[in-house]
Amino acid sequence: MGRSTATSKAKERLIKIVKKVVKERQMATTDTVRKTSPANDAVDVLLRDVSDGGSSDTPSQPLDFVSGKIVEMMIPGEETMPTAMTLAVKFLSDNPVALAKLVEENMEFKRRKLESGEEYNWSDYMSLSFTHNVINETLRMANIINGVWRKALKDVEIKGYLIPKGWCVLASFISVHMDEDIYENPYQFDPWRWDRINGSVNSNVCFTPFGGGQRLCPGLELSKLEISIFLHQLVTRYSWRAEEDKIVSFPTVKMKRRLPIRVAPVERTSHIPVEDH
Ligand code: HEM
Repeated sequence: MGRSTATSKAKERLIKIVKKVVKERQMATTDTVRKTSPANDAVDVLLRDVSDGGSSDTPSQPLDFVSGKIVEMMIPGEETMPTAMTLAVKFLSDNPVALAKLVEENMEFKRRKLESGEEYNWSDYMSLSFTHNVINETLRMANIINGVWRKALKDVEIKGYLIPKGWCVLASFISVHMDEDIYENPYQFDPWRWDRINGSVNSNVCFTPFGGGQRLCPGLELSKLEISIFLHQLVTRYSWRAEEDKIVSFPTVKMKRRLPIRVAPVERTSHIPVEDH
């Protein structure tokens, strides 16, 4: 069986499973309850939208519409997210000073939350500046999507270069993320660089792990939030030891041995000292 046939069969099976879940959810609640109670997840939001009707693109087959949207959200995140998390663990395992700083920031934050009894919220997440630096640096070095192809539908001239109609162009993110004219010591995992850069890098052009323009990844914020939740739980509750492994960057980025790690729960009670950087 060809790879594309196997892939489309797998997708069909996935759609079937998702449809069943969406249908059960649809049957479990009435439209009125759905409209008045808070949405718990994307399925709730989509079901509420289709039951609201009204808009010009209201689908004639709501179940297919909602299931299709859920599958579209599952597939692009299915490989990218585990890869981003694995590489974050790899870079942190190799950089104990960065790891210690990350632990300190997250432990301090957890302690404050436990003391106040408040729940975690968006502004807490936004305040974790070193965690954001770690995520940016991971995405810069990981180059999970190393570039995107575009086809010229007509002759296009950019900065004096002609791209003839029908030609394809590779916008190579990895070339930009590893350009030493933009990033000093680009092969070094240095989360602190994002404090130094502080707006001096044009992030629309020089930092594009999620692409840009009309096709900008809609999972951008969700991805960063998921990575930060993963890192928060990992570093505040566990310690780990990673085995030797190698990053393979072609054709897609992955760890040769899937980065085996040994994880142990920890009871962290005090600050971990962080060296000056
Ligand atoms: C670290 C994780 C991720 C990375 C690095 C990433 C990267 C990208 C990039 C570079 C593109 C643009 C492709 C292009 O221009 O041709 C893209 C598109 C897309 N991404 Fe992500 N993505 C990530 C996670 C996710 C997640 C979690 C979701 C869904 C929840 C998602 C949904 C999508 C969708 C639907 C598109 C297509 C958008 C369109 O064509 O208009 N991505 N992603």
